[in-house]
Amino acid sequence: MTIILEQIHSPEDVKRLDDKETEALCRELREFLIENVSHTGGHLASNLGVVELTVALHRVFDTWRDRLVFDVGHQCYIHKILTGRKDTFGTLRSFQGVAGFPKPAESEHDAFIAGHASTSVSVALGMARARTIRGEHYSVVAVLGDGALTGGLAYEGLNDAGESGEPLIVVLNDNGMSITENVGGIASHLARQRVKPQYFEFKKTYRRIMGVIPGGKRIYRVTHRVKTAVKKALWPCSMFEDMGFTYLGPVDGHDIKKLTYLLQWARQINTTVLIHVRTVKGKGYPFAEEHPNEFHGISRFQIETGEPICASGKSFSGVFGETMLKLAEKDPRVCAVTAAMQSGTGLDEFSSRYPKRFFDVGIAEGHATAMCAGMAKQGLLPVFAVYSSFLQRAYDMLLHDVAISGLHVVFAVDRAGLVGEDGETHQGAFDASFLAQVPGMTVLCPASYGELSSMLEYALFECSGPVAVRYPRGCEGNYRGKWGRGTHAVLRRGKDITLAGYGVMVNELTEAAELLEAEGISAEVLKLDSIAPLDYDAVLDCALRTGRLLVAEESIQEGSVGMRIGAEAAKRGICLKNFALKNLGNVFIPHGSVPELLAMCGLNGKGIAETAGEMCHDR
Ligand SMILES: Cc1ncc(C[n+]2csc(CCOP(=O)(O)OP(=O)(O)O)c2C)c(N)n1
Ligand SMILES: CC(=O)[C@@H](O)[C@H](O)COP(=O)(O)O
Ligand SMILES: [Mg+2]
Repeated sequence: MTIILEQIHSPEDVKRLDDKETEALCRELREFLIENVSHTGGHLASNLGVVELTVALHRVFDTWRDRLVFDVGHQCYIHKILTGRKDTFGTLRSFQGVAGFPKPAESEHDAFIAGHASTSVSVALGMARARTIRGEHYSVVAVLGDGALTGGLAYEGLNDAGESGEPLIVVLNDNGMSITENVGGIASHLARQRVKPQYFEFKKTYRRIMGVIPGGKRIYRVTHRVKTAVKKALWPCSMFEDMGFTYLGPVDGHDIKKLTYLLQWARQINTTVLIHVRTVKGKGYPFAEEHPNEFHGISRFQIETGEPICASGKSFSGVFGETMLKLAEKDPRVCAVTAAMQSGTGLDEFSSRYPKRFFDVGIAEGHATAMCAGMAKQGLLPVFAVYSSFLQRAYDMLLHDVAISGLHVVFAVDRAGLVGEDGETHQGAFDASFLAQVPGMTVLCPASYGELSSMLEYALFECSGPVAVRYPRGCEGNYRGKWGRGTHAVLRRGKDITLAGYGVMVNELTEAAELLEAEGISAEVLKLDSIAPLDYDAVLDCALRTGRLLVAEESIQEGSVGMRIGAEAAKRGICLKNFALKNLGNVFIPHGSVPELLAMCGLNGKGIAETAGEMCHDR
């Protein structure tokens, strides 16, 4: 029964509720969330944890005007439900449905796009500065998790914000969890933050008095420093205070009254405030509370049992994890590194079997890459397992710390190509371009599980310098071949056109070739195993044999393999009868299932066959 929620059409309706009704709303929101996400899949545990926090934020702030900046953004579901997207929430993460992350194009209440961690404080500070310079009046609030606080970028923002004097509120949602348990010294620091109750009471009274007496707010600002000094002497201090923030907390993030009170106060005092909120990830759904990792990002599940509706089978990530176990057994120098993505990258078993050779460094891809450089320099064999889109964070370290020195670091680039429902921020659309540009880099593209295993072994033991082995989210397709150790393989002979691609795209190419055959067109399928270095001789030989070349790839167009082949052909003065690039274009690809997105881009078997058919009309 969602009696109160049914009456909520905008945040104004939330503001009208008294404390009791608001608590009831929170219960109903949890019910609504669990019901919906059980059908759509999504980031359940994080959202269950921020129900009261989000409701309190909407009690205090007006998000059409005030700017509420979510970090990562995976915890924005309650915000979406309260800001006019309740009735379409059943389309969450589906093609053309409600996005799983904040999206200003979707609603004026979404202040900023997010998807990658640790950006919120910087973005919020930028907004606060814009507001001040333009003489405008609104609040700016950043909501970031303790996991996001392991990312270096968060500190760059905090360091600047703390000293800035800009009125800005940072809400730190501390649940002790990243996707898996949070790591590092900061997590320990947060756990130690226990303000003595007497101090909390003293602070409350002090604030109340200052709010009542004439000129109290001004006096508050003047005496704040004295009070802080006294407090420092008497009570343990958080690093945030040292950085210049007014620190409030820790406060129970499920106590809606206390939260509302603190947020109201933080809004009034017009300074740089950090509110430390403690929450329980998965709150209110026992399965999620017990297994926050499994319910962080979940596919469709049964509410009564918490079991996924479709059991997840074998995947490229799983095969990567299994192969790593074998390789680590073979050579004690092999180490696995993750930036807070232990489970997603398939390293759970490795972490328990080889705890001394497993490193979860937090959401710190730049650090992970530079650390791998150090490990490699001193004789280890580090493998950094990282999602393609998160590796974007570490590009400079890849160039500066790994590549210039030619260090042998292996990048297991998971989620390469389209990932689907997470949308623009998560599509692995860029790595094929940006990795190939790195001097001395080898980039291998397995198209099957078997190829992933052998390419990984080859990358570790037979390559030198930086090597990336890139593979997609999910499972292999019909192609189950083994890697012949070459740079390429012709999967199917043909005489009218060459269809070239790499990774699981070869499945679409093969399907296209079959469709073309039915039309009387003979298509050759060329699988590229290495896209850096790229065997131009082999590709152009094939293309010259058929006279026509179509290159299909789940990659941004600029810097794509197709463009590189085109440039090489031009350089060599090779003129083909017809040449086409099929890729993601130079745009950001939204959320939706991978098959839907492939179809949208003309990159499925049917789309490729259509283009190829047109190319062959003159034959
Ligand atoms: C740069 C980057 N690396 C990795 C991720 C994957 N990721 C998404 S959420 C998350 C954990 C975030 O933890 P926290 O901020 O504490 O939020 P919680 O889920 O606990 O609410 C991670 C590692 C990401 N979004 N961005
Ligand atoms: C926001 C977030 O949590 C991301 O890490 C993403 O949702 C990962 O999804 P998969 O691991 O299912 O690809
Ligand atoms: Mg957390």
